This record gives sequence, C-alpha cells and structure tokens, in this order.
Amino acid sequence: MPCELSVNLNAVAMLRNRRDLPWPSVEGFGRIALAAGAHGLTVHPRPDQRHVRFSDLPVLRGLIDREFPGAEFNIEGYPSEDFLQLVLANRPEQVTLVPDDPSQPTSDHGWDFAAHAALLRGVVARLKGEGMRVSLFADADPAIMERAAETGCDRVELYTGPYGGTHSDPLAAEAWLERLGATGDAAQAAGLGLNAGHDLTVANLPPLVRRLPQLAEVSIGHGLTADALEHGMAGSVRRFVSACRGD
Ligand SMILES: CC(=O)[C@@H](O)[C@H](O)COP(=O)(O)O
Ligand SMILES: NCC(=O)COP(=O)(O)O
Repeated sequence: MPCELSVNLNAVAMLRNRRDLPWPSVEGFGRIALAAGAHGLTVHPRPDQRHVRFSDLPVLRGLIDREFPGAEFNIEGYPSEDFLQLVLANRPEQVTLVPDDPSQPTSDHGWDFAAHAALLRGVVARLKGEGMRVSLFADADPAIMERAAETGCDRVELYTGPYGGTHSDPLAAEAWLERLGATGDAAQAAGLGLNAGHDLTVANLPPLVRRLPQLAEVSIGHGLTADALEHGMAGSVRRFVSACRGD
C-alpha cells in the first residue's frame, strides 16, 4: 500500500461532447487531477468516440510530457489495428487491453485467456517491444491467472464492476472482496503485477486496498467524476488518493 491513482477522463469527455464547445476541458481537468496528486491519466478511446476523441490523446500526452514528467498515460481499448496505431502514435506508459465489442455500453468482462491466447501473445509482444507496459483486463477468478501470465503481459487489471454493484448489499460486497482478494493473490503467485478498475468509489476502495496490499494502480473515472460534481476535481482526487491508502 498505497496504490497509485490513475484518473479516467472518459466522463469529462462525455460531458464536453454534449455541446460544440471546448468546456469542460479534458486537458484542463487532466491538469487539475495530476496537480492534485493523481499518478496518471487514463482514457478509453472507443471506436465511435462517444466520449474520448482520438484528438484528445496527443493533447494529454503533451500535457504529461510538458508539465508532469514522471506521471503515466494509460490507454485502454480492444487491440484492433486502428487502436494499436493510436497507441503507437501516443506512446502511453501503459496499455490496458480489454475484450470489448464496439457495441458494448461499457466494459463489463475480462478476457477469455484460453480462447484469445494467440491474439494476446502477439499483441503483448508487439507493445512490450515498443517499450510499453501491458495490462490485461481480467475477471475475478483465481483459476485464470496462470493463463493470463502465459500471454507475457506485465499486469492484469481486475474488473471490479460486480464489486462496485454491491453498494447496498454488504454481504455480497464481502463475497466479491474475497473473490477479488483470492484472484489478486493468484496473480501475484503467477508473477503478475496488479491493477484494478471499474465502478470504484471512495467508499468501496479502502477495503479493496486493505485486502490487496500488492495492488499497484487503480483507474477510476465514473465514481470520481460524480464525486467531483460535489467536491471539485482537486478535492475528489485528494479524497481518492486518501482512499488509495486504505483510509
Ligand atoms: C475498462 C474499464 O472498466 C473502464 O476503464 C472503461 O474505460 C469504462 O468505459 P466507459 O467509460 O466507456 O464506460
Ligand atoms: N479501468 C477502469 C477505469 O479506467 C475507469 O472505470 P470507471 O471508474 O469509470 O468505472
């Protein structure tokens, strides 16, 4: 502990896209988040550009390089050739590959590491050959961590959506916490680094961090942006950084 916080700007971009106006500024809120203590910025440029636009990526890359050297850029997406070209052009420190179909409303499952072994091994090798860290989105299942490691990836990102959905059911939350904990322990035993993300909040993050001291990074967007409507972006980043300490 503590894990690093990467702020996902998808929701800020979604709000920006409502009008043909330059506010809220994705770059501006990325700057506020990094200045307030976030370790990095995450974006998930989907093929329909419903929120983050391809043109946002070089802007965020430039922000980090010019003003926040040492911060990390994490780009998430399905490894289509178009996506890979976007990644190679913007050279993030980390790429998080997700098995999303373009029609999906959001990311809601991890990889089938057996069925997609050949695809993932090739893409992971290609991206690592370009000097990027590769993380693969994974369901909470200890039994699949060895398969994940066989792809050659550096880390897995635990999909915490189902855990986030237990916000009103403490017993279910505890069950998912244990499942995530066992998966994180299996990932560590398989030699994998550990990230986590999806529907995390200031309320559900501390128990996860305390259960998984090996957690390196959480990427958070929806819950943090909702919190920022009340506390402001800088205040919310500080609240989530505190939650990353298990507080
Ligand atoms: C992979 C994941 O769980 C999220 O990072 C993803 O970015 C959510 O995508 P939307 O913001 O489009 O729901
Ligand atoms: N990888 C998870 C992420 O980047 C943000 O997910 P969410 O907090 O918007 O659900």
